[in-house]
Amino acid sequence: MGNILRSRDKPLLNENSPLIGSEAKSKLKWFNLRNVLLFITLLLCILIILYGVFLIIFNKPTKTPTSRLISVATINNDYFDKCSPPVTCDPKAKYRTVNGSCNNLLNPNWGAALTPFYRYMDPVFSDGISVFRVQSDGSPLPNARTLTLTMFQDTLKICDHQNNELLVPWGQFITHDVAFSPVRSVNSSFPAALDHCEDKNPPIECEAVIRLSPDDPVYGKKNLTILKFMRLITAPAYNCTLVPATVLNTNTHYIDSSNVYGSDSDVANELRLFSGGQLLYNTIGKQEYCPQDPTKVVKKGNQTQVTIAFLAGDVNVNQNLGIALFQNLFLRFHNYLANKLQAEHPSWTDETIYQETRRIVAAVTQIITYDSFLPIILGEKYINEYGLNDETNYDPTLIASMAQEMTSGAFRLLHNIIPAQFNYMSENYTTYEVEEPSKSFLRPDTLIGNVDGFIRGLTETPGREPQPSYNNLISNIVIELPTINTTGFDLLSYDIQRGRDVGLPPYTKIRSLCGLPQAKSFDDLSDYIPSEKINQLKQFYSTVDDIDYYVGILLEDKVTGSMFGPTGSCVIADSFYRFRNGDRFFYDVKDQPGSFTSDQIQSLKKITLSHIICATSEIERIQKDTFRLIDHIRLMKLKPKCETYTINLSAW
Ligand code: HEM
Ligand SMILES: [Ca+2]
Repeated sequence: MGNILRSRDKPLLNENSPLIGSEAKSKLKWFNLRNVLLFITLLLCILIILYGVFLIIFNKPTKTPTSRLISVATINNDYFDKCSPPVTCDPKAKYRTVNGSCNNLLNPNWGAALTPFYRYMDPVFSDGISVFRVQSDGSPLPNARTLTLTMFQDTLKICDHQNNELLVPWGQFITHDVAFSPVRSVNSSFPAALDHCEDKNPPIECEAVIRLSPDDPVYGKKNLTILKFMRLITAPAYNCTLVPATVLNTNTHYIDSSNVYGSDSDVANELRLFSGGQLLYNTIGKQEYCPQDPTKVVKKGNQTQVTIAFLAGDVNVNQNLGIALFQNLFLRFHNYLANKLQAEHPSWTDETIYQETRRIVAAVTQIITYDSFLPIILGEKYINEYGLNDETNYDPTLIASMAQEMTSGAFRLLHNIIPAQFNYMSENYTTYEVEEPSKSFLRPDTLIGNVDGFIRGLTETPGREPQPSYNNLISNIVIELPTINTTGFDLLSYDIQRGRDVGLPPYTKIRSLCGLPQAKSFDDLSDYIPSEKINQLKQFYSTVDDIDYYVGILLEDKVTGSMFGPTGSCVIADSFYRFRNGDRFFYDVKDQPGSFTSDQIQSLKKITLSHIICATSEIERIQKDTFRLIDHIRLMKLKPKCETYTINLSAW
């Protein structure tokens, strides 16, 4: 009763009233505070409910990434406004076009082959058109080879104890799906002879060669004065005048297995058998391989001399043994699936089987990349922050194109895990042959008859720990073959020089874009770059804003769980965000003419790289986590038999 009276009386009192003692005053204060708190809580609840209703109605994603990149570029639109060919799309089409057009129905050329790379930032050229950037004090950028030799020496030689060598060919396989930027070959094909660049008045194509010092530890002994670096082909080669210099991607930008099928119709047709939905293949010793390039079959008298040179959807198929292996495995995988579909659907035409298989192959490639590969290279933080393993939320305003900062910068960081040797292993896991990648560059001959041995070698050998250096061979030799007249080159120097060729903005600009504090002095880089490296940078660059993007990201300490520092990770994560959410044909996009049924998606999600390896080779066992290093001696039980990896297409 008393309580009721008091509470009724309370509004008449205020805390200054002399009638109220100090205890009562503090009670009153508490009461007012409680009311305010109650009111705020109520308001918050209402806001949360309203937000929930808003999310349900507008189906917005619940995760908002914090460091998503934003493009500030303008030149890519120039291409689409001025040069892109007119296309008519069939919005009901179930399958992707060969060249990637008509994926985005509002902007049909987005992501198509022969369109420019996306830009997070405007390119930087000293003349605003194409001449290499210079430093703030007007001096040229430091020599790329000198940087390699001084700052990026292979000293650590540490093995990655968690992952095997398979990450390298898979990374390169994905790269060759989403990008190819050909160089301007002047006198011959790659590796071009640019010897005339050593003449007194060298022509324009020599502008970007990398000068060598006479005391270069490798090339000095060979009396070489230049590395034959060539600039990339730009838009005018395709009758499109664009300023500043703009590079076109000759492959489709989407993860659509264009490296298997081709990025233009002529190539795609050349690669088809036009029977049973199969791809053309070459049988050698009862095994299927990619078709042989006929120009590499030479007749000498009665004898036919064959240099193995495969044909595939991407022209770099023969570059090294790892990529050649994956191109062959995927050719076999296509034909394996096509056979299975034909057996289950005898009435299906060649075209239906081909297209349906092509659709499955692309979907499985995406699944392996997002479910198995990206978590290893990017780690949980970036996967979660960019929602890379969330369901796809197709956004037609998002351009899925490969970014210039990614292809000529961040994604090359994985060149630092290229191994110095490839091992071939027999059934009992003993190494029967060792191959240096540089000795088989452009010559995948030893793959023939050795596919199983090579797979065992790749799965059983520890990878190289990511670090600020490349293995000694890849940063000095890369290619060493007596049959090809070459003196080798340094991939790391090329990667630095390529960034300049395409006018990548300097490191600090992209670092800020990735959400790191603005670096006003060299010492501000100490959050991610070790002090001894900062001291070296001070000797090479006139200001902190002159540092090359590639030099900066290769030096950055790794973010926990990621193989890269923050300024590399964020460009890679954002690129894979756009490859997924900007692709109308991505495997789990719903309500599109090309969407899979949920039963089909369930079957697809079960297919791992181990399933593909088992379906396409004769190996006996393999681990479920294909990229993880599982030692056969202690952990054989973690390598189930291939019979257990079944592929079920009953949902088709
Ligand atoms: C044995 C393995 C590899 C070799 C020998 C190799 C070699 C090369 C070479 C010679 C280039 C052209 C360099 C230039 O002139 O600019 C290149 C480009 C490139 N590489 Fe690698 N690479 C390998 C593996 C990888 C891996 C594992 C990745 C990433 C996961 C990768 C990503 C890239 C990218 C993004 C480009 C630029 C593509 C373009 O725009 O055309 N590479 N690589
Ligand atoms: Ca592609």
